[in-house]
Amino acid sequence: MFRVLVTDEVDQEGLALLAAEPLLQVDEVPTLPKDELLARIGDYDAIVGRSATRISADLLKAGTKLKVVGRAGVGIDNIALDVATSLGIAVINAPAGNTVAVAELFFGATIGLLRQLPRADHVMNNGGWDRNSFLGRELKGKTLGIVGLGRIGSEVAARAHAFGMTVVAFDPYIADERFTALRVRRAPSLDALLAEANILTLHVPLTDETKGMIGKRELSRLPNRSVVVNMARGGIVDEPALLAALEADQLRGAVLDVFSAEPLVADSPLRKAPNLLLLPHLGANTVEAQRNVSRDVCLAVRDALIRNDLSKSINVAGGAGEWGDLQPAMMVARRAAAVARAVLADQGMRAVRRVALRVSPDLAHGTGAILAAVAAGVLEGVIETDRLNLINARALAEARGLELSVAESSELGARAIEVALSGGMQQLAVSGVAPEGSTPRLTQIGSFHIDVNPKQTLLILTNHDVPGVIGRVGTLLGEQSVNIAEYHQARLAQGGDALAAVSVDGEVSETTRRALLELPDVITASVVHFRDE
Ligand SMILES: NC(=O)C1=CN([C@@H]2O[C@H](COP(=O)(O)OP(=O)(O)OC[C@H]3O[C@@H](n4cnc5c(N)ncnc54)[C@H](O)[C@@H]3O)[C@@H](O)[C@H]2O)C=CC1
Ligand SMILES: O=C(O)C(=O)COP(=O)(O)O
Repeated sequence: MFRVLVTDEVDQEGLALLAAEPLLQVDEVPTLPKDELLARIGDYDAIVGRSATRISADLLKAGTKLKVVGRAGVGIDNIALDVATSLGIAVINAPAGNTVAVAELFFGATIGLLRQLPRADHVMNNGGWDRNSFLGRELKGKTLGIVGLGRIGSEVAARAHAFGMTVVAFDPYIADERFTALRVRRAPSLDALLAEANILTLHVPLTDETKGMIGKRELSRLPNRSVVVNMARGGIVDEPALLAALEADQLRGAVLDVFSAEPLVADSPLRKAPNLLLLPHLGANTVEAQRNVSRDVCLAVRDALIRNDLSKSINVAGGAGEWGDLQPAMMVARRAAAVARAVLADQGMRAVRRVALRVSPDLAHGTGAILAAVAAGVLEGVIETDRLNLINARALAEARGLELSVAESSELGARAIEVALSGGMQQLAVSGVAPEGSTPRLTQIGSFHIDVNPKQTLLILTNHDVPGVIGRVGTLLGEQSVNIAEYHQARLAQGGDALAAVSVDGEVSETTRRALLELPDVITASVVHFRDE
């Protein structure tokens, strides 16, 4: 049974999907004060919320059972993502469901500002009838400058064409082809965009790069009497600088839907600023958007908890495609890494420095997830953490100074992986395959070709290629009540060294391993217990 805490008014449709699962118990609470949340979080396996709840480092650390943080929306700037990753907690958002809601609000609010609709309504509510004070401006023929041509920026651009606007955008992370497809002119720099934007709108996440991106200097570069719209995040537009530009009548007006501190304090000077349309973070507040994001995040949280499907987790990088399809490759990669680490350790090389993963092109879509599995395989049984998982494995490995790399290689056969571990002068590569519809296998350890299904426990022996070794090993394991599932013997040349990969049921004790080493002609014996069974 997993317990899920839901806060911040998440739409009921998604919550009903969680509640319908017998394995999930859902508790819904209003947005809680920090102390109260801290006191309760320890009981929960997952928390689902929106922007109002700060998922701080303290909260994540207090959530000793936490496995998943769900965000019913896009922005994750309220979540301490690095801390979640290092603790192995999946962070899942709902990136696409509220795009249209924000794009539509942009036009609603901008036209509202340009035609002074809130003020006209206010006059009407007070019994007045004033047509002369409300001479507005049109969108047609104006230049719209979009910062951030992602999901929302693109939807804004598409609609802006219908209004007859010239659309220019600045987004250094988007390819030229996308600009062309959207019929948007690319601004080479933010300054170039600012120089011509009659209406400037921001659709970027809050990051170190975007914080304070529009300040006094940038506002002064806009054409005189432009409009600034921030529906992205508070702090991207510097609030005191915006206030000063409005008061100086340098800007025609501005729309703010987001603030550096939310809720906006009652006595904020922004509330009295001229020509400023203020909204209480309404971008995603439509019935449709809330239903979409709630469904999306709840399904992903459910699958993460119940099926260990982490494909929607922001902090499992690169797991695109079907998670189920990648699972066998991840399993074989993790076990190949565990085998390589154990064999190298028994050869006296414990300090692995480099981990190089190669995958066949048909697995290239899953390199991030497969690399995470490899990192987990290298670390399991070596580091003391009951929270080692696919989310934190890469970060934990890198924190120990391991260099991880991944490459696609067409030299490998279908659905094949190779994990090479090295340190000092030693290196060992272990390969495997995860064929569609049949059992994943390990196919090579160093130069030895094998063919074994790595299940429960794998025993890897090296021995002199002389008669009788297999019999002696079999007898010894039988005496110790260890049942052999598969025994694969490989050799490079007759009479040289040989390697045996023995898949056994249950555990092989250290006493048994030592007894194997005592047998004539056995050179090394490594035991790998797969911990992800
Ligand atoms: N007011 C509201 O209720 C809502 C606000 N948002 C905000 O809108 C933001 C954007 O949402 P989406 O379009 O869905 O995200 P997205 O990830 O699809 O698009 C963001 C774009 O910003 C670009 N970008 C990042 N750093 C940049 C920089 N320094 N300069 C120029 N471009 C940069 C990226 O390349 C990307 O194309 C979210 O991060 C969130 O903060 C989102 C939904 C609702
Ligand atoms: O999705 C986003 O990033 C938003 O800003 C929407 O926030 P909300 O869920 O309405 O608190």
